[in-house]
Amino acid sequence: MKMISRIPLPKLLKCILRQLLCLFAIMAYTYGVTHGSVLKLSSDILFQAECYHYLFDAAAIKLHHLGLDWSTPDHGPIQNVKGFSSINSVIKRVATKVGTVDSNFKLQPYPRCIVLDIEGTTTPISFVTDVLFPYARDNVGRHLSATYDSAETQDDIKLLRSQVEDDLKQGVLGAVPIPSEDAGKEKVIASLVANVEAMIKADRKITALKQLQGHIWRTGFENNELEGVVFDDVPEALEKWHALGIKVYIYSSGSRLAQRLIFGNTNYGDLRKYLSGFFDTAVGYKRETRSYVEITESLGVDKPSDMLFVTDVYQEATAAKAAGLEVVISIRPGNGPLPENHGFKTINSFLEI
Ligand SMILES: CSCCC(=O)C(=O)COP(=O)(O)O
Repeated sequence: MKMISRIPLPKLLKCILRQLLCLFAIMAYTYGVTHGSVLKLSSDILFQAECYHYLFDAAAIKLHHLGLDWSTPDHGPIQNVKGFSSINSVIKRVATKVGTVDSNFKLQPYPRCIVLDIEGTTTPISFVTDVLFPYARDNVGRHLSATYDSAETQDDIKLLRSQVEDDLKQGVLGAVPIPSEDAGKEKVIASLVANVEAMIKADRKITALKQLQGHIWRTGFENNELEGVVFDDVPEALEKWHALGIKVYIYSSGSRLAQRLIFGNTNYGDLRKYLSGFFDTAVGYKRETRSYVEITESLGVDKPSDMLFVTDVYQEATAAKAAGLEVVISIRPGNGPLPENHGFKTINSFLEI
């Protein structure tokens, strides 16, 4: 309202008229009105309008609620859409052209796709450190004993052994030797528990730990002992982006299994329908530029700058920026401090994107 009150009346009326025309154009496309003049009029309006985003968002979300979802149902690569080969392609082109209006009333286009970090971005850090990590720490021994002979747990143990061997060579604090199988299951488990506890305490983002944690948390979610937590603005933003045809991906140090468990069982229900994919440390560590190159190549984006990465961690932001991604830093209650003059745009809510 504050922003609207600063806009001169003629400009505001012109803007509202454009928004109404835009809404008409979207409805015309969605309901399949293909008459040439309507098509021409609609596309002209759609490509010239500068301030229609509020109605556009509302219309897209409304249509989505009505089951008229015009966003792409496929998971194909994110590309620059050229030409008017179909109504859907026109709409997709329009969707990726519109954006939000910033405080100077300038149009900021929406990104073509968005990659989200979890801890400190979609989800409070306290949920990870005060709920998930203690659950893993308290249940690691029980989990290993109960599942010791399964192929999954044997694979987890193999990864942990290899990680601990490296840690011992490098003198990592808390690493203790894991005896061979001959020493017996109990001794092996006791040393694994000691290593895992030290890894959790140090908040290490290593695949060996994250894979095991995902398997332990799965039991917690299955038994309703755990429920995923997201900030209040997250479901609304995900729904909006989905309705606009913007694909959203998760990139977290937590395993893909853990990511699916959290977003499949949140305080707002199952949010996975808004997510097009999950990336974990299998593509590389989050502070390494190569990981973001890997993600853009996996998704087949034309330009890395078509992708927006949202994180709370400065080192992740700089790594993604070096790969050419657009980056914003998420400021959430409980997040750590950022370096002064970090130079990144910051947001307090996804609704600012
Ligand atoms: C899959 S969520 C579990 C959180 C987790 O284990 C973690 O280390 C958080 O890492 P992020 O990269 O999301 O900050």
